Amino acid sequence: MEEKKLEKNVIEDLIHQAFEAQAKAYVPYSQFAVGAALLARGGRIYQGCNIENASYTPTNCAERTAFFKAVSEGITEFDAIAIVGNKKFVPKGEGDYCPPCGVCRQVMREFCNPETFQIILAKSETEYRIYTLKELLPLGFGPEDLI
Ligand SMILES: O=c1ccn([C@H]2C[C@H](O)[C@@H](CO)O2)c(=O)[nH]1
Ligand SMILES: [Zn+2]
Repeated sequence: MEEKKLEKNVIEDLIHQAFEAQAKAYVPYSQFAVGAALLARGGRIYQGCNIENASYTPTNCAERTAFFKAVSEGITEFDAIAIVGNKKFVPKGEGDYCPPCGVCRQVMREFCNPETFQIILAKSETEYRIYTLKELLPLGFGPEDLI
């Protein structure tokens, strides 16, 4: 299993692309706009935004949008994801960190190594925190447990 520390320019590119995706969030009900940028093994980046629905429950999170875009193109190995999120109209730089919901953590668990997958939560392109999937989903249930 490939394991290497993310370079600063890669982290900042992911955060930049997460903000770019956030601008496309479809959030007429919550006004809470989320953007994600998912780094696939080999370097390709998949962007995703949250997409809400008048019936509420069909809403898809930004993280899962990014994962499902990649997986639907046959890409199933990933190294990192950057996530940004805040209420619309909050002045830039004043948002808080946006941790992924439980459902998205479980989707990450399906495709990512909990020990090495890096989850970058960002407030701005220079203000961020990095966690492993294992830190955010300890004792998770994954594909290997289904025996
Ligand atoms: O990590 C998160 C948390 C929330 N949301 C979305 C779902 C919904 O559209 C809105 C409010 O929960 O934010 C995400 O996309 N990702
Ligand atoms: Zn989610």
